[in-house]
Amino acid sequence: MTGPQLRLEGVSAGYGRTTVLRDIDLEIPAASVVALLGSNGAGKTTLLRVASGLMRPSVGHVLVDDQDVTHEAPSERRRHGVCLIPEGRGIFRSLTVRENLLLQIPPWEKDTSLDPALEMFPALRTRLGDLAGRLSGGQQQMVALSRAFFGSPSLVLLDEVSMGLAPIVVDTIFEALHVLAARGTALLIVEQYVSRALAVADHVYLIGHGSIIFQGSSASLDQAAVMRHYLSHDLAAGQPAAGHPAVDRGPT
Ligand SMILES: Nc1ncnc2c1ncn2[C@@H]1O[C@H](COP(=O)(O)OP(=O)(O)OP(=O)(O)O)[C@@H](O)[C@H]1O
Repeated sequence: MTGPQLRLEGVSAGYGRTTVLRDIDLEIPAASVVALLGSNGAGKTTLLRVASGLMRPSVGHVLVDDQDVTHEAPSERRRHGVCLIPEGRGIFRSLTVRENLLLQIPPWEKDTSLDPALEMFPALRTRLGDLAGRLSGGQQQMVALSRAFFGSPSLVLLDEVSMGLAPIVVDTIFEALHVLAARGTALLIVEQYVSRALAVADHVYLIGHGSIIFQGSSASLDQAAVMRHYLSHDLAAGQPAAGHPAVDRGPT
């Protein structure tokens, strides 16, 4: 049996003297979709930074496909199949769409065809010569997401990829996530649209004040209870709010 695609073991991390993540244990089984939910400032982006190699944990280990990659840079983790789609799109606005897409193809990839991205996002075909900064927000996000369609990553980390987009564009973005999931790509999704995230996810982790406070299968999760947790101080305190037995208690 294949081991988890990603495992965080006892991870703590922060900025300077400020600890943001505390003793995080998280696992993404191969070919599964995991949603990481939590209120603003809970530590979701920081967790994705640690998983992608942009930040080193102060304590704990990061394993990708059972290999310890804690001290590996993002480019080395990409070789292990880890692909980060960062918050804020991370594209080069002053380069053309074609140049952006070419830069997303990993250096070891022999095939430099743009087709894997253009088949998913045909709207980009007529914009290849345009500066990325001139695209609509939705098309810029398509350029950003294209990275996940080059080099066959085994794990894609997605930070708020639907942020600020019109609902029809959000549909296209989620369609792309469904395509990746159907191919067996493991996904870790940080997403403001809780119901959309739960619709694609197999498993959910809730993070509050830098700690995992609940985890469970998305099928067993009561969305209303999740929203109550978002809004409730119980989330911060790590105490389950009354009357939501459908939310599983985490293992910690
Ligand atoms: N570069 C940084 N330097 C210092 N503190 C930071 C930095 N980035 C984030 N923080 C702090 O770390 C904490 C967690 O931030 P993080 O961005 O990981 O949370 P988040 O759950 O992704 O929030 P949001 O949903 O608002 O993006 C916050 O208190 C934030 O202010």
